[in-house]
Amino acid sequence: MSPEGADLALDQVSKSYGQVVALDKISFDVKAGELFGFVGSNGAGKTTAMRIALGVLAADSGEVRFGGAPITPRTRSRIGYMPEERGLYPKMKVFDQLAYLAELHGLSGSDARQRADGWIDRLGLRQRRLDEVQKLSLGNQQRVQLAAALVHDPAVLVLDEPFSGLDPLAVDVMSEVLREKAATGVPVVFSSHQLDLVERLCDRIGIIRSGRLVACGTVTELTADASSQLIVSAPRAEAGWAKQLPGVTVLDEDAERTVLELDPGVDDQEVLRAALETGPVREFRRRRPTLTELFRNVVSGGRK
Ligand SMILES: Nc1ncnc2c1ncn2[C@@H]1O[C@H](COP(=O)(O)OP(=O)(O)OP(=O)(O)O)[C@@H](O)[C@H]1O
Repeated sequence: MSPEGADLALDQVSKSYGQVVALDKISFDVKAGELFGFVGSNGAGKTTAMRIALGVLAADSGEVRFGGAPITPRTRSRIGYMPEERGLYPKMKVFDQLAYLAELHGLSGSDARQRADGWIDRLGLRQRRLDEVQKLSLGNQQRVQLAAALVHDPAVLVLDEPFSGLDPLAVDVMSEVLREKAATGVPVVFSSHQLDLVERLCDRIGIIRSGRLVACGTVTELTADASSQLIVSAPRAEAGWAKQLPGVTVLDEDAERTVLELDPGVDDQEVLRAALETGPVREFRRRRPTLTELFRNVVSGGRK
């Protein structure tokens, strides 16, 4: 029985390259059936963490587990990996490449060819089936790379920036395939700088900064936690009505609405009382930051 339906976990993983600490005791898990987005600035440590998860790079300390047990060569072969430096054979034809990779993973010749063709169709590569990989556009090469990660029906998917450089249609296809794969009980983790996409697609998100995981959770959890902005509509209030409130910064103000940022510990009900003193209050609600705003806040050191 394959270990499908198992979690992938990184536990206290550290890695340095000489003086550079790339990962500093990083821990997170990707649950079976979950789509996990891994985000962070350039050089934050995403590729290093993914390469360690895959086992192509050794950690200095810590452990990677799959289904609760340390990764072995056998479980490693059940991981589908899409590296950042796309690792295809440039002169091989798309179909031959995929069938070859499937055979390398132990499939029989006919199964391998069938799988290769299945993914070629699924990823819209039928017209390119007999083209050399090096002659494909970058986006199509990426589709082949995804097919290569999937052709052996992996039990875990680890993808390094799979969306970079894709056109909107290819983004849709990639998103659908990842969702479908997760729905079969496979943990799927991918890194990306496209935060709107990550926000839309992922069940949970990990934000890494300088080799440390500084936030992890669902978008709702992360943004609720960071939600310190208020939107207030008090139509009879005079301009600047909120300026003197202690611990409150006016971010934006027009005739309709005022957007306020509250310092930690400030009671929003105090703000409501102040607003009511100006007349009727038509709208009063917390504004959740987008993932992009949260990310900026977290990586610029606003929050540990
Ligand atoms: N082979 C290496 N030798 C020395 N330093 C390295 C090596 N690989 C990575 N690093 C360093 O480790 C840190 C983490 O790099 P990593 O590639 O994991 O970041 P990343 O989050 O994937 O970045 P990006 O978003 O730019 O792809 C960086 O400071 C990088 O310069």
